[in-house]
Amino acid sequence: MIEISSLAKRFEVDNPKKLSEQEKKDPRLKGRYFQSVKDVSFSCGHGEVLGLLGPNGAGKTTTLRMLSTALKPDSGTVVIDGEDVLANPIIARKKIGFLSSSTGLYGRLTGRENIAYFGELHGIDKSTISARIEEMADLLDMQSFLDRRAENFSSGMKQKTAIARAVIHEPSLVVLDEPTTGLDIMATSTVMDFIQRLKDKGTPVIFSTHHLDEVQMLCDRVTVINQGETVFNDSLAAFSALSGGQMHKSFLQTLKMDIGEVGNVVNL
Ligand SMILES: Nc1ncnc2c1ncn2[C@@H]1O[C@H](COP(=O)(O)OP(=O)(O)OP(=O)(O)O)[C@@H](O)[C@H]1O
Repeated sequence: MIEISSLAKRFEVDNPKKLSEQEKKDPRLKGRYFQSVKDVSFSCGHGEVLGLLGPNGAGKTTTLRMLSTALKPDSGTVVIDGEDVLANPIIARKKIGFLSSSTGLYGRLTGRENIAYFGELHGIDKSTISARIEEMADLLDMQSFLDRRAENFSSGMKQKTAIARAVIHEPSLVVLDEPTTGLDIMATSTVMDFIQRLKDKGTPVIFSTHHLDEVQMLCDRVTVINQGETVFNDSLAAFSALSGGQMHKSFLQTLKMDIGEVGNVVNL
């Protein structure tokens, strides 16, 4: 169980000229600071999958980085199984498996070595690491490239390796930042099946996405962030019911947008 309350994070803007046109107009820009996350709250319980939605730049990655301890919030709380993540980041890190948007694999190591290295960092013994890698390689369809160097991996191979690496320590919470971005249909389906398996085992999973079909397929809960604030946080059924089952309309409704205003905010 993870509970996130009133998270906030602002960044100092080193060079305002480097901001995008959209960011320059964003009300979150206040003088020398950009308030990426203003007020985000949600929770995800045993065996639940939560889909984190929001337009580009809404604050999803910043939120996920905070709850996985990669980034320190300015305020707010993150509690996992009763443990305060901010007060005990080392204990929390053992409980969380985090896939960031950049896979950051070691190119000179093979897929297997990349995963095993993380297992060793977590203090897991070699035979357990080997057994877990075999299991995940089967589940994620990695056997054909597991022993090749990562430097020439395709996006899908990289992502699968990064996912296996993120869960090698069998975390009690899994956080995935856009796990299917850039993947083909087969790889996407494999990753979706993998998330379903985590859910079946009771592991809460939080993942950000722009793909509403993935949300419909897997999620129990939906949280929408817009301009750094939670604008929707409820069950998938409640989200779907916002507009009679049309997911993209529900999404736009949470953003208070019409279909005509839709730009690149969502893949329909
Ligand atoms: N280290 C940083 N310094 C300054 N601004 C930042 C930093 N990290 C994020 N931001 C800004 O905060 C805002 C939110 O970014 P974030 O990456 O969390 O959005 P997102 O919802 O994940 O977007 P996307 O869907 O495009 O991945 C953006 O305007 C981004 O440029």
